[in-house]
Amino acid sequence: MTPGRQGKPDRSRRPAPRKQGPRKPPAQDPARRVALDVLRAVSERDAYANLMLPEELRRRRITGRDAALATELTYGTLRAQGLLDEIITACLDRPLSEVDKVVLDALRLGAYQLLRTRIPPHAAVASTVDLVREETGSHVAGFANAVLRNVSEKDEADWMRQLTPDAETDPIGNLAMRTSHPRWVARSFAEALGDKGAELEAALLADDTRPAVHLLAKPGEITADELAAITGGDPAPYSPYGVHLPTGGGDLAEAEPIKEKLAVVQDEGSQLVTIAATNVPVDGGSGGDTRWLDLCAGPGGKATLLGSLAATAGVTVDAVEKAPHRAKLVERATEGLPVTVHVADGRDPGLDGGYDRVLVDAPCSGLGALRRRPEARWRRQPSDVADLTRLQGELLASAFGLVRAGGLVAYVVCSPHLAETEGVFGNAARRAGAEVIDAREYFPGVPLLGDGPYVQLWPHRHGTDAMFVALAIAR
Ligand SMILES: C[S@@+](CC[C@H](N)C(=O)[O-])C[C@H]1O[C@@H](n2cnc3c(N)ncnc32)[C@H](O)[C@@H]1O
Repeated sequence: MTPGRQGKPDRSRRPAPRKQGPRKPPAQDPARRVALDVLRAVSERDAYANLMLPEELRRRRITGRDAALATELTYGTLRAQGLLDEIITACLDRPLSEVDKVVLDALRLGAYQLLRTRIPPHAAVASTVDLVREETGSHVAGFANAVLRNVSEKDEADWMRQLTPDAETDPIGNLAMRTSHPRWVARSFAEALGDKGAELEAALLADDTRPAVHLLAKPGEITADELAAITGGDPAPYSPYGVHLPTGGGDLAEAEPIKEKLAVVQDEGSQLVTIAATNVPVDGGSGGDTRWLDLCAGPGGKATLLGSLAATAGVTVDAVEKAPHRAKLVERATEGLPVTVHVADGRDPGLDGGYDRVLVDAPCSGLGALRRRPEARWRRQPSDVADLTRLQGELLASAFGLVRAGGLVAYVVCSPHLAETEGVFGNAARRAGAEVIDAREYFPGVPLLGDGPYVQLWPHRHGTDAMFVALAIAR
C-alpha cells in the first residue's frame, strides 16, 4: 500500500458498493465475524449489544473459547470506542466521518485487538483485513491494513501519552480519555462525586467491569438465606432480600427458584431504594398506610418487590406504565400479588389521589448503569438530559398531586447526573411545599452515603448500579 499524504494511508476513493444479500460467516473465524456483525448492528441500527450478542452466539452455535473471545472483542471494542476513534483518527489523513461505516467498525475491532489484547499483532491485522476484504473488496482491505499497521506502531500507553490531555490542567479530560468515556459523562460523574481524581477514576473504571448477578428473594416466598443455599450464592451485604450469585454460575433460567417465581434477577441497588421507599413512616391519613402507587412501573422489577411487601402488609399497589408492552411485563411480573396495572401516562394517569406512598422511578439517561450496556456511553447525548429532566419534573409534579398530606414521594433514577437527581427533585419538592427528608437513615449498614439528604449509590462504592433516591413528605 502506498502511504498517502503525511505518510498516512491514502484513502482517496470511496469503497466500491458492497454486494447485497446475506454473507456466509467464514467458518475459520466465527468470533471476529460475529463481533463485527454486532458492532455493525449497534452503529447502523442502534442495536443493543448485550441483547444481540448472546442471541447470535446461540443462533450460530458459537460456544467455548470462541464465544468468550467474541464477547471480549465486542464489549471491549464498544466500551473503548472513543479512545479507539482518537487513535484511528491520528492514523488517517482525513476525518473519521469519511471512512465507510463498516470499515470503521472493523478498524475499531482490529485496533482493540492490537492495543488491549494479547492477540499477536500480525493475527489482529490479518484477521481484520480479511473481514474488510469480505465486506468491501481488496482495495479497501489495503487501506485497513495500512491504518492498522500505523496503529500497531505504538502500544496503548504511548498512544495515551500522545493523545491524552494533561492531568494537571484538564483532569476530567485526562480521565475521560484514559477510561474511554465522553467528556460530558466524566464531568457529570465528577460533579456528583465532588472529585476529579482517584475516586472519579474508580467510578469511571467501574463501567468496564462485569456486574455480578443479584437476585431478589421475594418476601413472603423465600428468604435470602434459603435462596443463597439453593443457588450457591451469598446473601447480599445490604439488602435483606438480596443474593449475590458467583460469577459464571450457570444458566439462570434453569434455576428452580427462578422457574418457580420465588426469586427474580434484580440489582441490589434497586432493592435498596424500594425498601427505603416502604420503610419511611407515614403519619396521618384516614386509611393509615394501605395504598401505594408505582408511577413508572415497566418492566416491573420494583413493582414486584413493592407488591411482595404489600402482600404481607395488607396494602394494595397501583402500577402505572405508559408503554403497553411494558405494562404487560409488569402484569406478568406481579401476577398473584396485590398489584393493579394501568396503561396510562404518569403525568395524568386518571387515578384517584390520596396515596400513602408514591414511587417515581423515572425514565432517565441510565448513566448509572453503563456497565450493563457497553455502547450506551457513546449513544447518550447531553441533549437527552434536557428532555428527560422536563419529563422527570412533570412526573414528580403529578406524584405530589396524587399523594396525601403526610404521605411519601420517593424519586429514583439510575443516574448520578445532578440535573436528573438533585436538580429535578429539589425544584419539584420546593414547588409542592414538601419536606425533604434524609434518605440515608433508610439505608442501614450501607457505607459511604455522603452528606445527605439524598442517597447516591455507586458501582465502585457499593457494587450496585448508580441509583439515586430522594424522599419527601407531602404537606
Ligand atoms: C426506569 S423505568 C422503570 C423501571 C421499573 N420501575 C422497574 O423497576 O422495573 C421507567 C419506565 O417509565 C416508563 N415511562 C416513560 N414515560 C412515562 C410516562 N409519562 N408515564 C408513565 N410511565 C412512563 C417507561 O416506559 C419505563 O418503563
